[in-house]
Amino acid sequence: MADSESRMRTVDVVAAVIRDARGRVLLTRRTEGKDFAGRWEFPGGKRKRGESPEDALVRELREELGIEAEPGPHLITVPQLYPDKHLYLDVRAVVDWHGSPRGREQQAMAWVTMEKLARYTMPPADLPVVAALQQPAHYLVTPTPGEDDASWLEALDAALAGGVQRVQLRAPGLDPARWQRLATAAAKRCRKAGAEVLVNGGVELARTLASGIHLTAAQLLANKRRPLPAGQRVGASCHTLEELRHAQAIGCDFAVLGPVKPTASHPGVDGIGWDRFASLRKHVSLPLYAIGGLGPDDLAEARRHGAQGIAAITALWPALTPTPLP
Ligand SMILES: Nc1nc2c([nH]c(=O)n2[C@@H]2O[C@H](COP(=O)(O)OP(=O)(O)OP(=O)(O)O)[C@@H](O)[C@H]2O)c(=O)[nH]1
Repeated sequence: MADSESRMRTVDVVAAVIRDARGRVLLTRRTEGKDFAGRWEFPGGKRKRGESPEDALVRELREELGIEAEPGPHLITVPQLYPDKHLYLDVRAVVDWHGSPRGREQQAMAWVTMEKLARYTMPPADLPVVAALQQPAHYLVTPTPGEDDASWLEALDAALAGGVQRVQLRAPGLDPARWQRLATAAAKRCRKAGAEVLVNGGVELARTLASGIHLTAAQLLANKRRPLPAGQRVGASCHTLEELRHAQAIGCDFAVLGPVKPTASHPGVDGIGWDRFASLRKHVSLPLYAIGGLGPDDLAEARRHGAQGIAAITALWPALTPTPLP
């Protein structure tokens, strides 16, 4: 950590995703004199010394909006480095409250549908929160097929039936003609199941299939701009801060960061661990999937360290681990 960073204060903030019966989310606007004045945010505020996150949230929502709220499940905690502080933004869902919210501190308010959330300019720490609300928590990375393409496609079908909604088609070393045929069939199945599909590596194949692309770390650094237009997803694999910053600079939609734990697919490589994951996460506001020896059971811990979710081959591929998603 740079010396100036180590001297900065740490600020713990709790915020609420308050939803109405129509599923809209309540945003409030930061007032003049505050940092990020004019930007929209999730209502909430700083935790006082000795106060639990739940108590802080109840107090803040009472003070700011005049409602009595019941804090619901934890959504995500985003560690974020701001110019003057280390922020930990702990976000809870709130579906039960009494009273009618009004801006008691003269702040503007808006009930916003999920589709329109991204149109509201928010502080950097809120971008992973919005992604956690809108995008899948699990990212399946396919294993390289063995001899039999049919059983690989069957396993993909089973993963999709189990609830996977974002898939990276990856098969390093496979004969290109075979891969093109197989990826075409796989992309069709993903689309039919309503899942998003990204092709690892091949920009041309991604264009042919009209899908998204997942950049390897080397490809990421070689790209000076997004290889596909907005509307087609671009993801990237990252291991270092330089790669994460580059992914953010060229406008990737998300990145995959790891390995968090040691994995069978990369023997001899140590995991970076959750603390390192969170400290890298602080420097960018991209949605990040954690990868490396993780499965659906690690989702809550991943979210506590600022991850959008988990990416996995083994734990999400039914032929390897036959567990449906929670
Ligand atoms: N409440 C809230 N704060 C957020 C969000 N996102 C985000 O980056 N923050 C940051 O968290 C910090 C908490 O701000 P705050 O509103 O409680 O406090 P403040 O310093 O602006 O004013 P205050 O000292 O008068 O309470 C600010 O640095 C703010 O920019 C969010 O969605 N909600």
